[in-house]
Amino acid sequence: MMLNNLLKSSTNQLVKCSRLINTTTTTTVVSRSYSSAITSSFLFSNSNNQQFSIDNRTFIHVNKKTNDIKRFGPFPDFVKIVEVGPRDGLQNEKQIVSTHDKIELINRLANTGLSVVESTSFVSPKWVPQMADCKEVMAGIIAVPGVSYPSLTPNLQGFQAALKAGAKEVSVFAAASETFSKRNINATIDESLARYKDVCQQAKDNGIRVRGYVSTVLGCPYEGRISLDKVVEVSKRLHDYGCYEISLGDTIGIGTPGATFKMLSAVSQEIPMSAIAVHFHDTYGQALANILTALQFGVNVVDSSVGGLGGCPYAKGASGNVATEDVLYMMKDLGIETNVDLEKILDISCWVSTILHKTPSSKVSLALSHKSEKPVAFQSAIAHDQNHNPSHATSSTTTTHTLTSEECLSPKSKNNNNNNNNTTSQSIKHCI
Ligand SMILES: CC(C)(COP(=O)([O-])OP(=O)([O-])OC[C@H]1O[C@@H](n2cnc3c(N)ncnc32)[C@H](O)[C@@H]1OP(=O)([O-])[O-])[C@@H](O)C(=O)NCCC(=O)NCCSC(=O)C[C@@](C)(O)CC(=O)[O-]
Repeated sequence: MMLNNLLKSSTNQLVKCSRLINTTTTTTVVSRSYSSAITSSFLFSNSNNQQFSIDNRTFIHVNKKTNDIKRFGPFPDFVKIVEVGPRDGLQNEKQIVSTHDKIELINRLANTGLSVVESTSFVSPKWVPQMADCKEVMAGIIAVPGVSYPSLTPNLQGFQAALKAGAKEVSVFAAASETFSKRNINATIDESLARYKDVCQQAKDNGIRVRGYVSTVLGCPYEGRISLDKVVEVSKRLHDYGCYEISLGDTIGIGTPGATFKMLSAVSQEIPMSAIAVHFHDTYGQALANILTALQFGVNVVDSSVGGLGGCPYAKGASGNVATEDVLYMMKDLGIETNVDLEKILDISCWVSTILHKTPSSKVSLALSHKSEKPVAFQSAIAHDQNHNPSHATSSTTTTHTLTSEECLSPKSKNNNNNNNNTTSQSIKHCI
């Protein structure tokens, strides 16, 4: 595309763009900072090419010889991160995590700038034993103003229980695959939608917000490819029932950017972009690429899980959700504001990995832990624990050896004790 043609376009971005072309004559080096503020623009040029970004929404490259232009973006200014670690992240853990640690995880996440921390599920404990303490978890949350703590409700029974537990927001979860729907919630798609219609009605009557999930939008562990028509139909019905947001789930992490683009093209015909969220698992390592595609498509709500925890008990082979820290790292570089503190998320990722005796699947966590000389995450976990449980202070201060975060993250440092009753300090003791 020629520059002149592009500049004839009437978008604001290109008006700004032409101003920059006129004023940029010398080399200016790109400056990418990791501050949380959005910089208004940054420029880069060299003797052959001129590259510039007019703001943090669109990157543009102009080849001065040919006038060819390459665009990257636009990206949203702000993306809402929906943290699903305490629910989607933990639901697949075989070893029961203590209620104390679940509450600790939620409360820590709610103090990172996140506005949504999905906290638990009011589902049958026979189906998902890890979520059996949903009422206790809800009761233990220290609510941070401005933070929403939705929980999953598969039917009216779950909704009523969530309401009683003080929920202000719930999520219903349908699927685009019949087989997955039967395996996950023991209902056909139509049966589940009928239940969700009732849940949405009761939620409306009680002033409760409802978020809707559609699982298997890019593939099913039992049926393989899923018709986009079905994805659109289920999404639209949930939206029509009153779900304020529809989270499109690549439950088994099989999707690619091409498939993501096609799926969003179809769904956005029927649902406003502002009501679409994406939910990627990272089984095939495509999650970040898929998110990048979704952002360019106009999506500005992304689900993720601290440490990349996660998986669905009824989607065999599916790996964890995309890691919150990996998403934040990418967004910061694109100048996208999230309001979420990456450092705090990294600390929590490290802490929860210790609790679960796991190495985080987050590439960013791993990369930064290898660089770190001091186990910052673990020290802050200790400080937090001492503040909240003074009785733990003595044991924490009688430290004879401090492991690095690398050592803490290494499988060798696993604590093999059954820690059903563990507390934060017990979980980190083997690291100090
Ligand atoms: C939906 C049911 C309950 C149907 O299960 P069912 O067996 O058909 O239920 P039922 O209505 O026949 O009742 C059987 C028993 O369950 C109880 N029951 C009934 N409802 C509830 C409830 N709400 N809470 C607690 N207990 C409940 C009910 O009281 C009864 O108890 P009993 O008399 O035998 O003692 C079950 O299939 C279930 O709980 N499924 C949940 C599965 C689940 O949580 N899967 C993971 C979440 S979905 C997901 O991961 C995808 C997502 C959202 O992350 C996005 C993505 O990645 O794609």
